[in-house]
Amino acid sequence: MSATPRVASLPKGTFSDEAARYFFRDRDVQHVYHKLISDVFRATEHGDSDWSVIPIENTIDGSVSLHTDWLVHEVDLPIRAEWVYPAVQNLVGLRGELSGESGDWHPDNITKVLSHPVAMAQCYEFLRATLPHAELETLSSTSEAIRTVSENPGKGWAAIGTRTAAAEYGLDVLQESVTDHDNNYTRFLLVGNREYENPKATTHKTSILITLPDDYPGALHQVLSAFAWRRINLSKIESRPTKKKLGVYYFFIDILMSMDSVLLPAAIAEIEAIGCQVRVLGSYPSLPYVE
Ligand SMILES: O=C(O)C(=O)C[C@]1(C(=O)O)C=C[C@@H](O)C=C1
Repeated sequence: MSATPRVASLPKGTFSDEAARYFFRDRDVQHVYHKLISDVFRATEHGDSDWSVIPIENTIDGSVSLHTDWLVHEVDLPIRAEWVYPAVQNLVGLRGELSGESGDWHPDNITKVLSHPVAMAQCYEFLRATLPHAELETLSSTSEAIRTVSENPGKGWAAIGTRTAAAEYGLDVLQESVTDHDNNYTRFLLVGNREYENPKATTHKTSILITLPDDYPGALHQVLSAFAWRRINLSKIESRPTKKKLGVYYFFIDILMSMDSVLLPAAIAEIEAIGCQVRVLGSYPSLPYVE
């Protein structure tokens, strides 16, 4: 009998944990938690887990560059699936401690707000308008922030994070949905050496990394035209430093097509023929959001 597959993510009650549960809904997997995202990556790189769940992009804060760089420079793990999740951030704390006589929490009673830096960035307007006097502290995840608040009663601390973590650590949701924009979506990747299939997927994507040849005028233009004349749709193109030399970049490109199609391998062959290096980071299903 084969062992239960393992999936690594940030701790219980984080958005990453919620995404991991979505990827493996109705499936028998063991969820393994790590405090740091670097350990989430390493768990699968070292073979202790079969997959890792990584937040890669957010509608408000943009790409999580650190995580993109890890995928490219630190580990060699194929992308197996993606899921875009409407993350709802909540202000969480002990209502009793933060309330006045009316029984409602009062902003003046909150001295400090803790959260993950990306979650904090999604709520800056709310924090500036409602809690301008509160100190802000960033931690390794939203659930770590909620746990820290639960372990420090009486100090006027609150956190930003999930409803699940608030329940897990016995805190109250003081205010629901404190994100500055309604369309706060986070894109999560499932990466790992083990195959993953999901019949619910509606679209397939391929992510590639392109390094342009030195001193080749118009190289990026030629790369883009290899996709354009085949009418291949791109959903993202981003340049990141190669970390080797100042001013030298690679291009991270997401394509709305599977590598199984005839067109995409032909476009990649054409791009390689002009001297570009192409690394396929994964060809994978994109899962729809279903409650
Ligand atoms: O701390 C968490 O809950 C995470 O899963 C991390 C993370 C991120 O790194 O982007 C994921 C999504 C949220 O929007 C904020 C934080």
